[in-house]
Amino acid sequence: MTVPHVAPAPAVIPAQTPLLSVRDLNAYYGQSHVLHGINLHVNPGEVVSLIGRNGAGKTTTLKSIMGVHRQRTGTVTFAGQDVTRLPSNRVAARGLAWVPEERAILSSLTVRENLELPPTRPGGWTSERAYEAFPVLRERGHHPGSKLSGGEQQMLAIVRVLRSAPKLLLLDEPSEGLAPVIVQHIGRIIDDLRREGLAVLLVEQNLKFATRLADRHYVFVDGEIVDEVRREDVDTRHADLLRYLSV
Ligand SMILES: Nc1ncnc2c1ncn2[C@@H]1O[C@H](COP(=O)(O)OP(=O)(O)OP(=O)(O)O)[C@@H](O)[C@H]1O
Repeated sequence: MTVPHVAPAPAVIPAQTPLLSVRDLNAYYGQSHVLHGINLHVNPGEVVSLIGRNGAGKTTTLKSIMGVHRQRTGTVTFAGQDVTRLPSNRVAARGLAWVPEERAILSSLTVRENLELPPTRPGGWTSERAYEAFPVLRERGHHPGSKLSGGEQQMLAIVRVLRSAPKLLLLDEPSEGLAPVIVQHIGRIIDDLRREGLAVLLVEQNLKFATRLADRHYVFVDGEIVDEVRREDVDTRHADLLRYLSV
């Protein structure tokens, strides 16, 4: 007897669980209410940008996610766990790494000391990997952080946090004030990191840089997200994006 061929039941594809989820985030500086109900998410391995004019609330959003800015309400969920109430060092220990706009490096220590100070975790970047990615850091190994160019400081700030093998990297205006060739180099490193599965949440005013890298863009205006643009729609929405950023 021949057994009739029965097509296998279609696999149930579960909806992707975001790596980071921010729900109804409101933030304040004293009496000033600066974020108004921010909702956003980042999927595993995704590069997402926050774009908008100066003062729109992008940096405050990153600080609120990290738990550095505490005057806020709402929920931050990371890797399935509510991290809203955790102090920032414990948020970081869960796998979130933040490179602030002011590039937190230790200016009195040398490049090598800056690199070697943060403990490495399994899978985190070694100094050797950092030097391979940014050879100039090897050349500047004995220079104090204060003597580095803006681009070198940005490179150092990024590789320092990669020692902890984060799952999500928060970058605040990594291209700001840097020469185009350095911006391109940093862009290539972010591409490499994405290929290895690292998710990135990027604050940018440089639209060219942001649209080259990011899979999705959230547009901030006056403390609210007013639009979301996917990579495949960037060309048709380009004029809108420029308008959002123009002053
Ligand atoms: N320490 C602070 N005290 C009071 N108000 C602040 C403080 N930091 C930011 N703000 C205000 O909060 C609002 C959001 O600022 P935020 O820095 O988050 O914006 P942004 O989009 O990141 O802009 P930028 O690119 O200029 O950093 C702005 O109105 C800003 O003036």
